[in-house]
Amino acid sequence: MTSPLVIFDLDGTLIHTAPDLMTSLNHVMDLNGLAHVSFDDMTWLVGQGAKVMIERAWALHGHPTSPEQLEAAFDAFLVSYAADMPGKSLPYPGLIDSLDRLEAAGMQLAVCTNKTEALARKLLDALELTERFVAITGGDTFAVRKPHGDHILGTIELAGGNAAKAVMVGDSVNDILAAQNAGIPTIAVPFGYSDKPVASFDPDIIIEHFDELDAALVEKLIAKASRAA
Ligand SMILES: O=C(O)COP(=O)(O)O
Ligand SMILES: [Mg+2]
Repeated sequence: MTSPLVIFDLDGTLIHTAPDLMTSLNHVMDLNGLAHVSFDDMTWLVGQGAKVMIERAWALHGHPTSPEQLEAAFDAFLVSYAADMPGKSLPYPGLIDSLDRLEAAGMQLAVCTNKTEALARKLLDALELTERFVAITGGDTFAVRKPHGDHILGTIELAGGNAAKAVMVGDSVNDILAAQNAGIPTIAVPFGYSDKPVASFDPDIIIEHFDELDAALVEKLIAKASRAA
């Protein structure tokens, strides 16, 4: 029988990465003579991958980007961000215990992020977390990415899972929409980088802390979804 699969978003869900993302983004802003972004700005900037983050940061300061400028800025960002991993980035409180509980209950774990797959793997390697996940997919792994449901369905397939026994945990509208598009239950975390309250995305449940995430909750959401199907 297929094990239940718990799929996690990365930035703002598994790992608090915004300080490092912001440092590298502001380095790129410096290179281009633009004002820095603030931590509050990051709640709107993060979630669609680094290229969109840069594009939005420039737009915030009234500077449209040409495709060439964007490519150059993206390259500079990648060099800076990859150079200092894991930097200040840390798993959210209670995460590791929660992963231990889920694994002990026979559940499998996966990552579905809009970060590039290479950056996601590098960060998870630096935090010694890679081995926990049966699949790690990024914003460039497939032809589409979150909020497209196929990013989630492709992750489930790579993990050898079954969409009827999978749940998604995320902090942004993309995560919840992607899971809704894929037809799987959603767990939202309010401690990540969303500029809108996570309740407005209509997740199946909101957890304030990873202490609340255990096999019983995952089983309950899967059972509820199967009754609704
Ligand atoms: O880095 C981003 O913009 C998105 O990353 P996430 O999908 O892991 O939140
Ligand atoms: Mg996120």
